[in-house]
Order: sequence, then structure tokens, then C-alpha cells
Amino acid sequence: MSIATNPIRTSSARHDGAPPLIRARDLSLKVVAAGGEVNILRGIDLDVGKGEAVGIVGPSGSGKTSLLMLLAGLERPTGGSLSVAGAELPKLDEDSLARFRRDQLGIVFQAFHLIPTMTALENVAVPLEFAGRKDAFERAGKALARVGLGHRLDHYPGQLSGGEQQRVALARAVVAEPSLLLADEPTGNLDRATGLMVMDLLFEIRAQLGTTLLLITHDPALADRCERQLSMADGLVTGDSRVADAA
Ligand SMILES: Nc1ncnc2c1ncn2[C@@H]1O[C@H](COP(=O)(O)OP(=O)(O)OP(=O)(O)O)[C@@H](O)[C@H]1O
Repeated sequence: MSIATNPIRTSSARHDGAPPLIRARDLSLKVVAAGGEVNILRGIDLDVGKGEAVGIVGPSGSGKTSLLMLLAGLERPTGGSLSVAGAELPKLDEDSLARFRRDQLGIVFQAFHLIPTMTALENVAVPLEFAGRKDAFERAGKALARVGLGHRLDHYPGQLSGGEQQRVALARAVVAEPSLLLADEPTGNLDRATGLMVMDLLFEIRAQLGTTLLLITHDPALADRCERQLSMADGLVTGDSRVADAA
């Protein structure tokens, strides 16, 4: 890895005059827990340009997953503003948030979150069926072929290895060609070789589709594959650097 620049806590991104895909200003998240109020995110300023690959690193509990949950519209911020793909997420009602996720977002988690009673093909077709796409199964089949699972279409999650299940989850996340792909420790449940294979696929598909990627990882080698790295600590972005020789 070589760091080209190392600005601390910046909101600027390289987006060549185009509006950023993500714009957060003074974004905060507080929850009331048994011991009192917890400040989980404490004023995040962030711009991410279309097509950027951003690795998010930081110690456990620094707020990485919480930030992703806000960007996905799965949690609501308690302060600040947040625009993703032109949508002001805090202002959307639940139906509009669901449409936003369907049309703009792909998410891959550490746990695969596949529906156990559906085949691989059905799992991947679900987001397209929700969107009313008549070609849902045809496209799902192509997405599974893209991740090397064209021969496993009729298998149920319980009949697939962990690496295969995560490849199904990846196919499901990208099948609708989202503008934003969020990945939270996607290889955390996989052995190193399988994890590398899944990440190779993720970066390959992202490059083909031009998708913006935000990737949470504890693995420095994976973070180095992103062209930009954000460091988080204690609910803040404490570092924002560019990786000159990212994959
Ligand atoms: N609903 C909640 N109630 C109380 N505290 C919460 C809640 N959600 C998150 N937190 C706290 O907020 C902090 C940030 O959590 P978060 O999961 O975002 O961290 P993280 O950086 O993703 O950690 P890890 O690397 O371990 O996954 C943690 O201290 C966590 O315990």
C-alpha cells in the first residue's frame, strides 16, 4: 500500500464536478440505553463520489456498522443531513425507504441472510420480483453464473458451503445493478482462501458495473484494495486517505 495523501477528517471526495453519491453533514446517531444516552455517531461529514471504492476501518465499537445502517436507510439518524443517490434519507417514509433500498442498494453482511426455504435462484430473484421485473429469474440465473454458481441454481442454502452461500448473497446484492454496494465484513465467516475468492468476485463485479462500494473490514489487505480508506474511532471519521495502488 502507498498512501497518496493523508488528510484528517475531510468531507471532500474526488467526483469530477458531479454531485457525490453520498453526502453526509454532521450526521449523528444517539440511542437511549439502560445506562443513559449513547452517542454512537458524533457528527460525520462525508462525501463519496460515484464509482468510488471506500474501505472503512477502525476498532470494534467505533461506529462502522452504525454508519452503514444509516447509509442503507435501515436506521434513522438523530441529527444532521444525509443524501444518498439523490434521496434525502431522513425525510423519507418507510415505503419510500424500501423503494430506495430496492432501486439503489445492494448489501452483503458477514452472515449470509439467505432465505432457507428458497433455492439459490429464488433467493437472487427476490429483489427483482419485488421490483416487478418479468425477467427476474433469467437475470438471477445470469447473476449466479457470474459468481460461478450456474450449476447450483436449484440448491437450497443448507446444501451450499459458506463460500457458496456468500456468493449467492453477492449475486442477490448486485442482481439489480445497484448504484451503491454496502459490504460489512463480508468474509468474516469464511476461511482465508474462500474469503479471497469472494472478494475477488466482489471487486470484479463492482468494476464491471461501476458500482460505488463501501466495505467495512478488519483486514488491512482488503482495505488496501479500495482506492480510499476511512478510519473511524469513537463515532467519528478520524482519517481519510487515498490508496495509490489499490486493486
Ligand atoms: N441499539 C444500540 N444500543 C446501544 N448501543 C448501541 C446500539 N447499537 C450500537 N451500539 C453501540 O454503538 C457502538 C458502535 O457500534 P457499531 O456496531 O457501529 O461498531 P463497529 O465499529 O461496527 O464495531 P465492530 O467492528 O465490532 O462490528 C458500540 O459501542 C455499540 O455497542
